[in-house]
Amino acid sequence: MVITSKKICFIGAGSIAEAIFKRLIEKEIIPVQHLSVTNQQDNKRLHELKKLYNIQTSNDSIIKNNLIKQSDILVLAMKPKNVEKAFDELSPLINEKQIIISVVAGLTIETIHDLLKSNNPIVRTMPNTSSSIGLSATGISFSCNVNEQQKKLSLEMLNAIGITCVVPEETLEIVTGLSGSGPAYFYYMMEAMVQAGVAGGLTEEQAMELTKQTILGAAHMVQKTGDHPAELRKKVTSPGGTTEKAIEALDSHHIHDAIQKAVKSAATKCKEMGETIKISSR
Ligand SMILES: NC(=O)C1=CN([C@@H]2O[C@H](COP(=O)(O)OP(=O)(O)OC[C@H]3O[C@@H](n4cnc5c(N)ncnc54)[C@H](O)[C@@H]3O)[C@@H](O)[C@H]2O)C=CC1
Ligand SMILES: O=C(O)[C@@H]1CCC=N1
Repeated sequence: MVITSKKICFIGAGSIAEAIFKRLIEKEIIPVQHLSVTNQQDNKRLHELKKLYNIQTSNDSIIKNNLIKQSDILVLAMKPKNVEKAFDELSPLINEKQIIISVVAGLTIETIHDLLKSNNPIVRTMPNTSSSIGLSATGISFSCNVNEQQKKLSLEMLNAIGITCVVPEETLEIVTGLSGSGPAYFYYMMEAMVQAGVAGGLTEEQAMELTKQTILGAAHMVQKTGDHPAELRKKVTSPGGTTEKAIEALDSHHIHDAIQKAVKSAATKCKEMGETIKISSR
């Protein structure tokens, strides 16, 4: 059994759903005729996606229900606040053979089973938007009833969007803070670096090119040398030189702590979002 023979339906048609299926289509992991996407009611968005990717989409309830029923894998990709309504609609349509892959931040395997009133195999994941170019860092936990074949299938799909890391479910919140939200921290830093470059007299384009290559080079250095970032940082930091001054400025603003706080705050928020779904479903 291979992933190419399976039908996949994305429930939710936002940024992360598109990032994932874009890659699956481009890499021909899933034939487009096996891919469908639904959302709550935004037909304009579905038309846009159909035009771009030629996938099956519909908000007509009969067609939508059939797409869901006929799929082997359902990818849950709605916001946490929309989970309960979505699951009310989904619950009567699913059968226990379908693999449910959730990307919803904070939504636990237990809550999925409770809300769907089913014992489907669940793959709880936390990808990031770099999925669209095959560079996601995806955390994964399996419910205990996911069998080896189902694990293989879901990993085949998720390995196509980047690297995967199977982790205990209770660590998926910190994964969310680290690598789920993580791309935004680097974009944030890039925005600040570009602004500093422009303030110093570079054109926006020059500042952007230099910033982009710097971050790309740094990531590749960590990957290719295998050296710890602290070691690589030391090599940039000539004693009494410019980098030392820069790091002093970062330290004086407690940026190291701030980054740790950012990751932890995201993880805490993730947990809270999950708890909210759990509480209101009682
Ligand atoms: N954006 C990101 O970088 C990442 C997001 N996630 C998770 O993915 C989920 C979606 O996030 P985004 O794509 O950013 O949100 P988004 O707001 O771009 O998309 C959400 C989609 O869900 C649909 N939706 C809402 N109610 C629905 C319902 N009742 N039934 C079916 N579809 C419904 C909306 O129409 C929309 O297409 C969230 O739970 C988030 O935690 C996970 C990893 C990364
Ligand atoms: O901001 C969010 O809630 C989602 C989850 C991880 C990345 N984006």
